[in-house]
Amino acid sequence: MAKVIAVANQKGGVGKTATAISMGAALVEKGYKVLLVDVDDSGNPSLSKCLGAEAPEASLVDLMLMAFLNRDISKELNHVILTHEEGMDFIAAENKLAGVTDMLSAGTDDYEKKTVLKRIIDEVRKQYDFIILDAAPALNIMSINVLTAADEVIITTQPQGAAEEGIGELISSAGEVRKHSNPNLIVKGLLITMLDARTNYNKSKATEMTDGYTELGMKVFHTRIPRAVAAEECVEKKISILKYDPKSKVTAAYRAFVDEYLRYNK
Ligand SMILES: Nc1ncnc2c1ncn2[C@@H]1O[C@H](COP(=O)(O)OP(=O)(O)OP(=O)(O)O)[C@@H](O)[C@H]1O
Repeated sequence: MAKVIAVANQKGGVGKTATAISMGAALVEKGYKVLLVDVDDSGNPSLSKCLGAEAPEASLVDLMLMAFLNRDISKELNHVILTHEEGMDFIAAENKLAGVTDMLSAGTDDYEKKTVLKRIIDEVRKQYDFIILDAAPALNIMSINVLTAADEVIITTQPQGAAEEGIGELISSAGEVRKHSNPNLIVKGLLITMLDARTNYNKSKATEMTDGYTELGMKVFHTRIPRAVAAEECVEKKISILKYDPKSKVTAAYRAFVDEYLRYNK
């Protein structure tokens, strides 16, 4: 039965997609069965693009519409679940996902509209060890669906003040979701990404964030993901950084992060 992980932060450009893909690829290397789901409704489904599914024949949009209408999605899943060359399965999104968010917002049954994604995830849960949801940098009914479908959240952040604002917002959204639609949701921990160890500001901000959030009782992963150009280049190649540059320090960091995550999960 899969563990469902949301990778989230209510600020954009903080390494959510890079983390979802790299974590997925590193788990596959270890022999786990992984499903990635692009739940980015901001008009930029970057996980889908990074995995080479710019114009999928069928996508999360179709599944969400069917689930919203309480239709049987079991047959549609076969068309929608794609397999990447590195072995992880994924469900792509499209720009049209924003329309689904509008439709959900207009829904009248509060619990029903928050649990549409959960109904989809529950249908595929048995087939995977890990399901990773890549959320949009937003607080709306779609992000509530993400937090409702998840067992746990990993918050990614750059060591910068702006990214930090999104952490507080996400923690308070998780609290709301626990009250109303997912009492078991856990904030698993904070992962510092795109750390530029050459700048003193970045280094001291990373230390400050680690100390501050640890003091508040939150797990801050010891592994920090460094900034490197290879992590940007792999996007064009439609493969993960692990495959694009196996010797990159970012690859080593994501593998170490997955080891740390799995140890912490025991
Ligand atoms: N470790 C890294 N080093 C250098 N660049 C990185 C690294 N991780 C991600 N990037 C780049 O930073 C940008 C933002 O990363 P990413 O798309 O993963 O963030 P995001 O939080 O998912 O963004 P959004 O909220 O807009 O979906 C991308 O161009 C990505 O290629």
